[in-house]
Amino acid sequence: MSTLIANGTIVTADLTYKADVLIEDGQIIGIGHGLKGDTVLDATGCYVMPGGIDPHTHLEMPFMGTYSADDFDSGTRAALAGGTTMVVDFALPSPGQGLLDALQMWDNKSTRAHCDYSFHMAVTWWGEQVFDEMKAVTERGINTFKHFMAYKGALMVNDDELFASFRRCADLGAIPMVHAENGDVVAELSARLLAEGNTGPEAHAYSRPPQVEGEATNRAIMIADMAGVPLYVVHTSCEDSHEAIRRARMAGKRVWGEPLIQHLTLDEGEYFNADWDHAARRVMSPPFRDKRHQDSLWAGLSSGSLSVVATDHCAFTTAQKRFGVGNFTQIPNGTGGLEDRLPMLWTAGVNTGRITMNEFVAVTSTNIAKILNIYPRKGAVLVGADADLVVWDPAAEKVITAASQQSAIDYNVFEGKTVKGLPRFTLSRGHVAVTEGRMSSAEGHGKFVARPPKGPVSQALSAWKELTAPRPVQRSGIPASGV
Ligand SMILES: NC(=O)NCCC(=O)O
Ligand SMILES: [Zn+2]
Ligand SMILES: [Zn+2]
Repeated sequence: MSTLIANGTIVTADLTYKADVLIEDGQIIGIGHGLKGDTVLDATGCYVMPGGIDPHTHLEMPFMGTYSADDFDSGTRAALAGGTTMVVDFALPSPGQGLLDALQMWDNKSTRAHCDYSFHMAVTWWGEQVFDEMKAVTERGINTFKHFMAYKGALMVNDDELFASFRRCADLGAIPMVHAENGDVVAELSARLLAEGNTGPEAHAYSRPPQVEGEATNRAIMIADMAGVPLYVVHTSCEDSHEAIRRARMAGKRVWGEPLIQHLTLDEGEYFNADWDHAARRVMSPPFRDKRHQDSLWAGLSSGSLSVVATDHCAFTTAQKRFGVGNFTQIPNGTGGLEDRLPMLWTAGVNTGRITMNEFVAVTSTNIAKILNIYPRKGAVLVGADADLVVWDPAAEKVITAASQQSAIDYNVFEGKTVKGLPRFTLSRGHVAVTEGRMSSAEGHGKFVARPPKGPVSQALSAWKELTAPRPVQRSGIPASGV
């Protein structure tokens, strides 16, 4: 049974053109005119784009004494509803737990996925077992390892551990990722704020100023450079961190920055809302920033110094957020966004002229597929690629409400925002999962996507580092020792 997407305009990261797309057995088998299919999806007035890839989600993640509320069922439904056809979640070993053991836990959870998925592996402690198992993890198709420079006493790793793990990544052809905030400073600032009576959600923002992010980003970049490995900086929220990434890229270092849709469109004013619940629901790390930082992130997307837009979807209910009444450090950190990333970015980015449609595809899908070494199977509209596609109606509008969302939580941080630009159809490997907001996705349809190590950038950087590595000077005559 074949499916034809007819009468649309294909939009990829570098091209815009009118053509139909023919799909069979989950893959694109033809692009052109005059094609015939058993089922026809009408894309008149729409753009046919690679489905979104969200490189940063936390589904059913154990964190801060609870579990994030969206699992692989509700989370991947939310993804598809918003035009995202693949998520990359973080397998998170608890300190002392083996990587393969954690991977087994994430394998068990992800059987419910409605769309394709992959995992990053977190390095939350360091030892011989972690060193050894990183190889096995890579052989299982995971080529990215995440490090938390924050969450002191829980997930945080220190500089010696970072350096050791980054070097191991370099050997394996894997890419280290960092949550870049100076966890020691955050812990000190938090303790002082609490002692001074700053207990509300606004103190979360005070405890994590842009400097803690800028400092940690600079440090991670330099450590990666010394280890000879590329670096992916997650949730880049401010100019201080963006500036470090921009400067590194201009100096030839291989660094990617990932702003979130929340940081691009919501600002720190949210934390000063008189309603405690409103403010606490928006507590995440790093926190939302002011307009100057938002402008910097938008400029990074249009200039190319920032590479991808993610969500860091880590949703907690209001009841879970209330664990932190009286002590902001106990508010579970995280916000949702999976269903809203594409419509919000289109509305705030493409409709305003901040980014082009092609840049939209690049930062929501193609760049991510390239960095994660799954391009062009994912992130492309090409013959042979997986038919993970979104048929995007630029005229369709809605007001975002928690009442109509797929996410399991009881609010939405974008509540009340009008978005213009929505999926008419979302296809997951050829299966029509969404039609104008109506879900027809299937639990368990999603499959693990293996991502091989030694992608093009890793190969190029290791060749360069090898060529420029310290080596002894060959001398014809060596003088006798002066001793
Ligand atoms: N970002 C956040 O606040 N929660 C999720 C965990 C993380 O990415 O730091
Ligand atoms: Zn983080
Ligand atoms: Zn995260």
